[in-house]
Amino acid sequence: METNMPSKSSSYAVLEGQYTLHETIGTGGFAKVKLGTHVLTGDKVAIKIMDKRLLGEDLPRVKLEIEALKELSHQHICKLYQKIEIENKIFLILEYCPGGELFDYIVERDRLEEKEARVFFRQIVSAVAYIHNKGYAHRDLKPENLLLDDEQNLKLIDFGLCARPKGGMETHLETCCGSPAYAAPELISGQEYLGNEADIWSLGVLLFALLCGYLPFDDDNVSTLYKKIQNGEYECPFWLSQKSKQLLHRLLQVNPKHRITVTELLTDPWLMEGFTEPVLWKNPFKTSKLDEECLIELSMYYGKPRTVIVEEIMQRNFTYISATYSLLLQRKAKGQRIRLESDT
Ligand SMILES: COc1cc(O)cc(Nc2ccc(C(=O)Nc3ccccc3)c(OCCC[NH3+])c2)c1
Repeated sequence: METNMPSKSSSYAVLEGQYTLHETIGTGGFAKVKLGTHVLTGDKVAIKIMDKRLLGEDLPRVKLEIEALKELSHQHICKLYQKIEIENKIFLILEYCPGGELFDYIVERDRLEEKEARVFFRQIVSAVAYIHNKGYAHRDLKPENLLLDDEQNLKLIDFGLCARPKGGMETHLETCCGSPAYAAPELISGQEYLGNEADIWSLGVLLFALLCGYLPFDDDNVSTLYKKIQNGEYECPFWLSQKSKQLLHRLLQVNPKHRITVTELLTDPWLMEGFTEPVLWKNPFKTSKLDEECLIELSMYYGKPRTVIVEEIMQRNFTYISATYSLLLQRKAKGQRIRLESDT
């Protein structure tokens, strides 16, 4: 029977020569995530594949996420290397996070000791402070959306629900979103709410999950769950320290105006215990200067003048050349060689 639907492989033809596709490592909604290998460097990447026909009215959200990811460059946010869009498909080439989900990491250990929970929580606060400073809110902060890389560092993923309201952070976001157990009271009661205040509540639920291994507000019946969240009542187990209980109390304030702000959070006593520095949220590696060695390597490989390579990277079109530059830069930071597989 004659069909005009291209076979799977042909719609992946666009990746030919750039990435080798491997097994699927995640599926959800209208997207699937496959492992990939970046051909020129041999480095692993994650490739999120979306079918535009299935996305329907969610397509604008995907565009929003891509615009957000183009602006976000931070050591604890999963990096977008390249975007490939063809007639019916969008491919996002993303940073490889082989350590799996923070969710599974906690479950495997029942719960985390304060010391370990603090290291992770400082990384999460660093990422959230960074995106808030950029005028974004994530709106779906939960352990499933925090992956570990190959050095046990956390990477925030899935900005599919993130919002950057037109009028900055002041405008209220009506759309109810995220996962109920992590959702702020004002969000589930349908009131107008501020994205960054709702993120702070979710950080409270996250911190509780790290330290306790279960959720502060939980119930099989959703409306009972909502009542518990709106009452803001939760039990602290005996093993929690006074300082951690104090921080949870400041994060899980039902009234968003009484909730701790992300700026206060950076120097919270529990977060500072054992540390001399407040949580740093700026990207320390962010330089306007491009790395000469990587630029020369690309210029030699493509036989294009250095200025043309610089132009392509600075245009922020997230092409194969800029993806290769990012991967070379990461290899250099890890002390790996930055030779490109020339076909000679
Ligand atoms: C900004 O980062 C994003 C945005 C987004 O919309 C989706 C994702 N999803 C990702 C990214 C990377 C991985 C990954 O590297 N996983 C992995 C690699 C090796 C072994 C095991 C897992 C990813 O995994 C999805 C399955 C995780 N349970 C999703 C990032």
